[in-house]
Amino acid sequence: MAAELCRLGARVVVSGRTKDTLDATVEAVDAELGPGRAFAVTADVRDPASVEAMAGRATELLGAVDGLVNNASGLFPVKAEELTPNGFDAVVRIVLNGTWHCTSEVARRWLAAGRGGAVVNLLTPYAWTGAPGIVHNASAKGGVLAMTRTLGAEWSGHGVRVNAVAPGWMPVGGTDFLAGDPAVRQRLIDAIPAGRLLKPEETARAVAYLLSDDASYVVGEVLTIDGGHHLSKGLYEFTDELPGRS
Ligand SMILES: CCCCC/C=C/C(=O)SCCNC(=O)CCNC(=O)[C@H](O)C(C)(C)COP(=O)(O)OP(=O)(O)OC[C@H]1O[C@@H](n2cnc3c(N)ncnc32)[C@H](O)[C@@H]1OP(=O)(O)O
Ligand SMILES: NC(=O)C1=CN([C@@H]2O[C@H](COP(=O)(O)OP(=O)(O)OC[C@H]3O[C@@H](n4cnc5c(N)ncnc54)[C@H](OP(=O)(O)O)[C@@H]3O)[C@@H](O)[C@H]2O)C=CC1
Repeated sequence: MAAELCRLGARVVVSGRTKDTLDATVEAVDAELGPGRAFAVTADVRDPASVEAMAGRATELLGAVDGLVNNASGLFPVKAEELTPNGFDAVVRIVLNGTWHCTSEVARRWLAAGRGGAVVNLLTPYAWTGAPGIVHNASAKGGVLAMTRTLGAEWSGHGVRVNAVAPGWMPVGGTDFLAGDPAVRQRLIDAIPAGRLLKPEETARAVAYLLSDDASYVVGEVLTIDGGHHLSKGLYEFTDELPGRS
C-alpha cells in the first residue's frame, strides 16, 4: 500500500506497532524511489495518546498531512460460540476504536486549521454481507462502514471527505496463510466471478483515487474491488444443466 502510493507520487508516513516492519517498508521505498518519500512512526491505534503523538510526528515529517488511510486490522478465525469477551474486544479495539482514534485525531487537526483532507478506511464486502467464522472483525468493519457514511456526511461541508475501499481477498498480510495452501486458494478463487485473487497494488490504486482531488465530490462512499465476489456467480455455471434451457 505505502509503496504503491509513493510510486503514484505521494509522500507517506507508515505506522504500526512493529518498528522493524515499518523500517523494512521505508527501506524498500528508499531503494526503489530514493529517500524522503516514506517515513516510519510507531503507534498503537488502540491508544489515543499514541495516535496523537503519531499525528504530530507525521505533520513534522511531511509538513502537512493531506490524507489518512485506516489500514490496521486484526482477526483470527473462530466459531462465534467459542469467542471470549476478551477475544471480541481485542479485534474491535484495533479495527473500530482504532479507526475512530486515528480519524478523529487527524480530522480535528484539519478542522482546527480550517482546511480539508481525505480519509480512506479499509473495509471488506463482509462489512455488509456478514462473515461467519469472524464475527469480531465483521462486526467491527460494519461499524467502520457506518462511521464512514456518518462522518462523510458530517464533515463534507468542511472539506473533510471520508470514504472507504472494500477489497476482496489479497494473498498478503493477515490472509497470506490462505494462499499458502493451494487447495484453499483454489476454493477461494472458484467463488470469485473474476477468476483470480486481488493484487495489493490494485487496492492501493483505489485508495489513491479516493485520496485524490479526482474524488472531490465523493462522500461517504465505498469502492468495492472484489472481482464480483460478494455478488457471487449465481446460477451461471449451472445454466447448461438447468431444466428449461433449450
Ligand atoms: C473477502 C475478503 C476477506 C479478507 C478479510 C481480511 C481482513 C483482515 O482484517 S486481514 C488482517 C488480519 N491481520 C491480523 O490478523 C493481524 C495479526 N493478528 C493479531 O494480531 C491477533 O489475531 C489479534 C487480533 C488477536 C490481536 O492480538 P492481541 O491483542 O495481542 O490479542 P491476544 O493474543 O492478547 O488475545 C486477546 C484475546 O483473543 C483471544 N484469541 C487470540 N487469538 C485467538 C484465536 N486464534 N482463537 C481464539 N481466541 C483467540 C485470546 O485468547 C484472548 O482472549 P482471552 O483468552 O479470553 O483473554
Ligand atoms: N488481506 C486481505 O485479503 C484483505 C484485507 N482487508 C483489509 O485491508 C487492510 C490490510 O490488510 P492486511 O494487509 O491483510 O493486514 P495485515 O495484518 O498484513 O496488516 C495489518 C496491519 O495493522 C497493523 N496493526 C495491527 N494492530 C495494530 C495496532 N493496535 N496499532 C497499530 N497498527 C496495528 C499491523 O502492524 P503491527 O502488528 O506491527 O502493529 C499491520 O501492519 C485491513 O484493514 C484488512 O481488514 C480487506 C479485505 C481483504
